[in-house]
Amino acid sequence: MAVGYDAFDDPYSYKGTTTLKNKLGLRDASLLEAFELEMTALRAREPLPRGKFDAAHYRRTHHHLFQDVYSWAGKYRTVRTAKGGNPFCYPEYIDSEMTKLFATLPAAMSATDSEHFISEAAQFLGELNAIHPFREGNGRSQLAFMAMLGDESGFPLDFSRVKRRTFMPAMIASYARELILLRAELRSLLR
Ligand SMILES: Nc1ncnc2c1ncn2[C@@H]1O[C@H](COP(=O)(O)OP(=O)(O)OP(=O)(O)O)[C@@H](O)[C@H]1O
Repeated sequence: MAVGYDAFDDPYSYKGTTTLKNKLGLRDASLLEAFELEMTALRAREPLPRGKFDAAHYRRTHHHLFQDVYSWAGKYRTVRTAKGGNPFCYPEYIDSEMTKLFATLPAAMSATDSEHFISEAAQFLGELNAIHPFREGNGRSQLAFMAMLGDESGFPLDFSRVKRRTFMPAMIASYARELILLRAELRSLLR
């Protein structure tokens, strides 16, 4: 939220604004931000959707968190987006890139030591961020999903300890395939 998208020709926003069309019809960006925060925090406290740790499971996770706010919750975006000048996957390739990426997850889930898990998890999270499948809500979906992945793999991660000041630069570095910082961040969250 804090870092806005560079979106192009955006049908997701009310005409002439950068406020995303939303279920309440809020046109004020700060009101929408507050509503979004509140609802996603409430939904995050409920049990998250169970699944096979595939792309459909990830879409259900986003839907769960954002179902009260956006009609397109759980649906891949149809527009190009970027952050800080970093373009994310073009919409026409999102579906196939997600399927390819999630096919690599068994490597993380079968890790037998924490360092192997951290290495696979950082690689996966960096790629997932580079795809950035949703118009909004990628960061929150990433963390919710990674928490489930850690639990399922036997290496639980405590995302309540995330420090945005260091986590965000680690995510940005991962976009350039530099994973040292992100590995250190994830390692520091191991329970
Ligand atoms: N310049 C950048 N390059 C690559 N990734 C970035 C950049 N800036 C932010 N990100 C990542 O984008 C994700 C946030 O995406 P998005 O804004 O869709 O999610 P959100 O859930 O709405 O926001 P937040 O994660 O801030 O709560 C985070 O993982 C963040 O680290």
